[in-house]
Amino acid sequence: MLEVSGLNAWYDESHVLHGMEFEVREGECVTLLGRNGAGKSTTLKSIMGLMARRTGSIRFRGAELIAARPDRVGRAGIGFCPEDRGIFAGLSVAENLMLPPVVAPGGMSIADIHDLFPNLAERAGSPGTKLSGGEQQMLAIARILRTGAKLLLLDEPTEGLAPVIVQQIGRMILEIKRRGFTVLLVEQNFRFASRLADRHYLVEHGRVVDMIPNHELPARAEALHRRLGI
Ligand SMILES: Nc1ncnc2c1ncn2[C@@H]1O[C@H](COP(=O)(O)OP(=O)(O)OP(=O)(O)O)[C@@H](O)[C@H]1O
Repeated sequence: MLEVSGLNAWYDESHVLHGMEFEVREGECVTLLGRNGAGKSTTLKSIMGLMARRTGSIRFRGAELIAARPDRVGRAGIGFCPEDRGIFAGLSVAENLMLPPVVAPGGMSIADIHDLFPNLAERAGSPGTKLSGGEQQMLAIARILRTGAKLLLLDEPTEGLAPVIVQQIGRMILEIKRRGFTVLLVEQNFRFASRLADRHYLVEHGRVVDMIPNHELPARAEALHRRLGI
């Protein structure tokens, strides 16, 4: 579904991605694991067309997106949930939900979304900023399920959240996957990632250095912990 190869990206003169290579197949949940600053968020931003300078290839369902602007990437069917969650403070939960344009048929209805995220139904009239961190994260994910995007890029959805909320988010991501969405997840929470993902790519210094199928994770956990510095 998504094939990234030879991906390089720069912030001005600073070269941060050095030939990223990985793929995500339809229906999979795949993680990018790595230390702070390894280049995981920059990889998602590059896919979304948000890095001004990038080279290489990003193919999505056969179409080349390396030079595509964010609106075209969105219309191709890729939804992005950034690390800061991007909830609009002045808008209610319901308004935030309706904000991203529908890009393709097959997105979830508001009724389905409320079914999956009951908290959001209860808080439909509340302003975005009155939500807890966990509710904001759920809203940020819910918002892209409506659009018809089929590949979801989630940047550290568990960051700063209490363990019980992390578990809830995990159950939701599994349900989303069960409903046919494909997920590319950036995570530092190794244990969380292992409950959801089919495969993991280890990112170091702007490149993929290893691919670990989830079933091999227990045997390799110790070495991975060392490499991730956790
Ligand atoms: N806006 C920016 N301008 C300049 N350099 C940046 C910017 N954002 C990130 N960087 C640098 O790019 C490199 C990769 O950062 P990136 O955010 O992609 O890492 P990451 O693996 O997602 O880690 P983190 O979990 O800290 O976000 C780091 O060296 C970082 O300092």
